[in-house]
Amino acid sequence: MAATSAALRAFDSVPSLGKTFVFWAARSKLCAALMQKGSEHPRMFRMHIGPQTACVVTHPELARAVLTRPKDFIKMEVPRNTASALDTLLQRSKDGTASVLMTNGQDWAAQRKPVDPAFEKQALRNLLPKFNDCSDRLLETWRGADEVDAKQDMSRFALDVLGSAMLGQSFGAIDGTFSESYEHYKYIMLEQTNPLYLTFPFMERLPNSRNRRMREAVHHMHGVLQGAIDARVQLRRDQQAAGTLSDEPQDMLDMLLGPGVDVPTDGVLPTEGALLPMLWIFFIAGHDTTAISLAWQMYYLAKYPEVQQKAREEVQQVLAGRKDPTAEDLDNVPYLSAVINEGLRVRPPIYNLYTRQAAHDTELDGVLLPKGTGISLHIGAINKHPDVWGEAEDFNPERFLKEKQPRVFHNLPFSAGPRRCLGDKFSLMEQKSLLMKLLTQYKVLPHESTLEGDKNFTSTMTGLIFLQPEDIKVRLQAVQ
Ligand code: HEM
Repeated sequence: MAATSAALRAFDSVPSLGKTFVFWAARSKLCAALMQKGSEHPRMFRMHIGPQTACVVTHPELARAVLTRPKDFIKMEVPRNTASALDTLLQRSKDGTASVLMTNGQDWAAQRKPVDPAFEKQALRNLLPKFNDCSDRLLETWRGADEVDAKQDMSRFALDVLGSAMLGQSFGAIDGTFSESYEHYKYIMLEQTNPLYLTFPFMERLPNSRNRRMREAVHHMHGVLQGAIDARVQLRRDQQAAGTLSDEPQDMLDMLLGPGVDVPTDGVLPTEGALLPMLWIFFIAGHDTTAISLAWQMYYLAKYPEVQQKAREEVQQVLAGRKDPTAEDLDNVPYLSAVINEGLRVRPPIYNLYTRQAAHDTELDGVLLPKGTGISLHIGAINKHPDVWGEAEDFNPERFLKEKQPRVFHNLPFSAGPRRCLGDKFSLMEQKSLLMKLLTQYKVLPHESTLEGDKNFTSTMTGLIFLQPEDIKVRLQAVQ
C-alpha cells in the first residue's frame, strides 16, 4: 500500500476521545466508559494512553484488515526493562528466549509451532481428568452453601486448573489452603498492571517495598516453574532408564517435553529455555480470561432460568447419570456450547485488545496511520456491531445454533488469524466440563446484590483490558 497516497485522510481526522480521556476515565469507571465509547463510534476512534496514541477499531471488517495484514500490523514489541523484576519471567528466560506473546515473525513462529499440537483437541483429552477433579473440588466447597461469590470462586478454580493441568501441582486455591505460591502469584498479577509503573518504568528501579516484594514474588514463581521443569525432566530420565516412562502424557509439561528424554527435537518441541516463559504465559493468558468468562456464565445462567433449564436437560440426557463428562460428551452438548459462545460474545473477557502497532506508515479505512501508531481491537464493540448482529445486546444462545453462523471476524473473543488465542480449546473444554457437572448438581439463582450484574463493570485499571464484573454473587439450590 502506498502509504503516502494523497487520497488518504490524515489520522487526525479520526474522532478522538481527547487526551485526558483514559486518565479521567481511570479515576471513574474506565471499563464502562470505554464500552460506551465503543458503541458510539461505528468504525474507529483515537485514544491516548500515556505517551502513545492508539487507533481503536470497532468495525469487524477493519478488525479483519488488522488481523490478516501481519506485515502492516505487528504485535507491539515490549522493550526489555532490565529494572523490572517481571521481565525475566514474562518475556525472556535465562537463554534470552522471548515468550510467544511478545514476539513477531520468525521468532514468534519458532515459539508457537512447537506448542500448537499440545493445544489441539485430541491432545487436550489427556487433561480432562484434571479438569473434572478441579470441578469436583470446587462443587464440593459449595455443598450446603446458600450463596457463592462466583467471581472469586471462578478465579480460584481457574488457577488450580492451570496448576494441575500445566504442572501437575495445585495452588490450593479452591480448597482455601492457599500455598505460598498463591500469594506470590496474586501479587504479581495485581502489580503487573499497576498504572504508575507501566507509565513510568524507571520506577521499577526505586528501592521501595513494592519493588522488593515484586522481586521476591517473581523469584519465587521462577523457582516454582523451573523447579517443576527440572523435577519432571529428572523423573522422566529415571523412568526412561527403568523402562516405565508412559506414552500417555499426564499434563501439559509432559506434552511439551515430548515422548522421551534427551531425544533431539529439531524444532518439534519447545527448547528447554523456552519452557519457562511459555508456562508463565499460559498462566497469565489463561487464568483471568477463563475465570472472567465463567463468572459471566454464572451470571447469565442465573438471569435466564429457561436457558439454564434447557442446558441442564441437555446435559442430563448426555451424561445419563454418569458423574464425569468424557471428551465425546463435550462434543455432544450444542446448546451448552451456544450458551458459552453467547456469553463470550456479549461479555468477551478481553474486550480491548491493545497489542498491535503499525509496522510502518500504513492505511486503514482510508486513513494514513503513522508508523508506531498503537492499534486496539475493541472486541466488546465488534462482537455487537449492528451491521452484523440483530438485537446485539440481547443474550440469545439460539443465534449460535442457526445454520448461518457469524463469520470469523464478526465475533472475536479469542481474536482470529494467525495469532488467534492458543488456549481457546483448552478454555472451552475447562468451562464446558465444569458447567456440565454444575448443572447436574445445582440450580443457579440470581442474587439480589448483583441483579444488574451485566452493567456492573470493574472500576479498577484492569478495565483497560478486561471486561470483568466488579462483583458477581449467585444463590444456589441443590438439584433434586
Ligand atoms: C476465555 C478464555 C480466553 C480468552 C477470552 C482468550 C483470549 C485471547 C486473546 C483475545 C488473545 C490475543 C490474540 C491476538 O493478539 O490476536 C489471546 C492470545 C493468547 N492466549 Fe488466550 N484466551 C483465553 C484463554 C487462554 C488459555 C486457557 C490459554 C493457555 C492455557 C491461553 C493462551 C494464549 C496465548 C499463549 C496467546 C498468545 C498467542 C500468540 O500470540 O500466538 N489463552 N487469548
